[in-house]
Amino acid sequence: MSSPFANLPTGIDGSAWKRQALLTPVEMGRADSITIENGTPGYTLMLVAGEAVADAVCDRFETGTVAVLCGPGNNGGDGFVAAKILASRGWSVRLGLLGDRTELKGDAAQAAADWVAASSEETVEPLSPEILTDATVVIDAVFGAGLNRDPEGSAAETLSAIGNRPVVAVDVPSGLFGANGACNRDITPKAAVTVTFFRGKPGHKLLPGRVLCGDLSICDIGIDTTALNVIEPKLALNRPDLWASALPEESPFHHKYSRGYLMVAGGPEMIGAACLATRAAQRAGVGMVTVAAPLAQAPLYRLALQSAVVRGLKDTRGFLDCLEDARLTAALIGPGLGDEAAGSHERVLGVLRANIPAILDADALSIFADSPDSLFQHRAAPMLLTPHMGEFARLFPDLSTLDNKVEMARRAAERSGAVVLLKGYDTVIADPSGWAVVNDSAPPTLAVAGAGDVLAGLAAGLIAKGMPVFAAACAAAYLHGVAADRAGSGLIAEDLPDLLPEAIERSRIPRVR
Ligand SMILES: NC(=O)C1=CN([C@@H]2O[C@H](COP(=O)(O)OP(=O)(O)OC[C@H]3O[C@@H](n4cnc5c(N)ncnc54)[C@H](OP(=O)(O)O)[C@@H]3O)[C@@H](O)[C@H]2O)[C@H](O)CC1
Ligand SMILES: [K+]
Repeated sequence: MSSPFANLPTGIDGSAWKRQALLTPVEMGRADSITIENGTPGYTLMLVAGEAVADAVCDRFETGTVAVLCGPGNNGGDGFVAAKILASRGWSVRLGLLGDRTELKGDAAQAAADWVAASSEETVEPLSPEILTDATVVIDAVFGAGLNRDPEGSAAETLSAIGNRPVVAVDVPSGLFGANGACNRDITPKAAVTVTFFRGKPGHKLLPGRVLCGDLSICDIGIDTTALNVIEPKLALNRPDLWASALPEESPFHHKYSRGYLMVAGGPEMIGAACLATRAAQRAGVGMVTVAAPLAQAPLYRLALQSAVVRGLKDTRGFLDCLEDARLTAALIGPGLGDEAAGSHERVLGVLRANIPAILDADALSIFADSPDSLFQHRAAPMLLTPHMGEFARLFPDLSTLDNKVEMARRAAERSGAVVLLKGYDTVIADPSGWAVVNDSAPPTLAVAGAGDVLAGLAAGLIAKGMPVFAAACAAAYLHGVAADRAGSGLIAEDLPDLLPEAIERSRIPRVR
């Protein structure tokens, strides 16, 4: 058997992957069980978890009245522990339980018994909106990793009555499915802070769940990290420590071609798209970009891009000849290609046959809506596809209806043999063997025309400089977000390329957020 994480994509650091892993509720359950088998009692974990929740309340809010909403499983158990600690710290506590206390089991039953024993009167009320009266803070411990259907009845009624009261959610806001971030937004509360344990879950980072979690606080409760070697989680949060060691280094012995030589296909109409992509690749540090442009538009490209070589090409034959330059290290096609232009299919297939890494974006994907397999069959070298959800649905209509964005990207990568970067506020990048990351660095202002062209150009630039494709795609998504954050409000895509060098340099020192 190979050692754990030995099959990670090239350029991805195994220790960082373990730090940044996102665990599904099932995987988290396994980590729990392994820790318990190794000698830590489950109740010890619950006591530490409940204390972390109580600390989160005390750190953020003035002492007051807390409503603790408890469910029938161990999430509720954490709530009982937190309630007891907060009462001992001077908080006035009201606790509501979904179901009957006598039906609680295991650690949750123990936590409830400890809470009752420490209280002088009957302090377990039925869960109802009444519990919320006078609350200055709400602890949501109704459902966590064990949620298996949408909340109904008094749970749904109480959760939706929380309104604008500040919420500290235990593990996840109740109603949010940890595996995929799905939730009924009419019921699931929006937390100020979500306290989770050991590692984050996909649902903390995927939409819509992510926006309901507030600040995510990941607490160490004593889960055995060696459990990760057994579980080998295949999803991680995109952070520089994953790929910083694979960022291309500069060398005094390079010349402009050996610093990366990228060909960018320029289309006849949306000239700005290929220009933005070219600029991003240049700012990623490639030594040379050739823009293969239609003859008529070549002067416009030349005016916009003094430092790129613009080849004015009469026809598709000229384009294919251009690809025969043996010095090329990658090619990008799609931004501004146009879905009507003659020869577009042949050009995309030419790029795929060229035996250099290919980056396909925008129209290069959409024009294969009727024959996606022909796109995948012609791949001669590593390939990166960078669709937004609309383009994805054209190429992978059956996958676009899955209820999990990570699975969509994974299955598309498996089918196409490409690395797939599925864009959005919660961009997912997957490789064909199932490794995937979720990116959370992009601000909402990145939803702007031209930003995708910059992302494709940045990824292409890093790949042209020799960065392995999956690592480069992860780096590009992250750095694109960092640059956008720097640009602030009023961002236009033209702002981004010039902000990339600083973002790249800062990420060379691994930073764990
Ligand atoms: N290492 C850790 O992360 C630790 C986590 N802890 C906490 O434990 C929970 C997970 O506990 P679990 O008991 O597995 O699950 P829940 O408490 O989330 O919920 C399970 C119970 O809820 C019922 N359920 C599920 N969905 C619904 C629903 N929509 N309506 C009503 N009831 C629902 C389910 O009942 P069934 O009818 O399906 O049988 C269960 O009774 C984790 O999130 C952490 O908070 C530990 O405390 C420490 C270690
Ligand atoms: K919860």
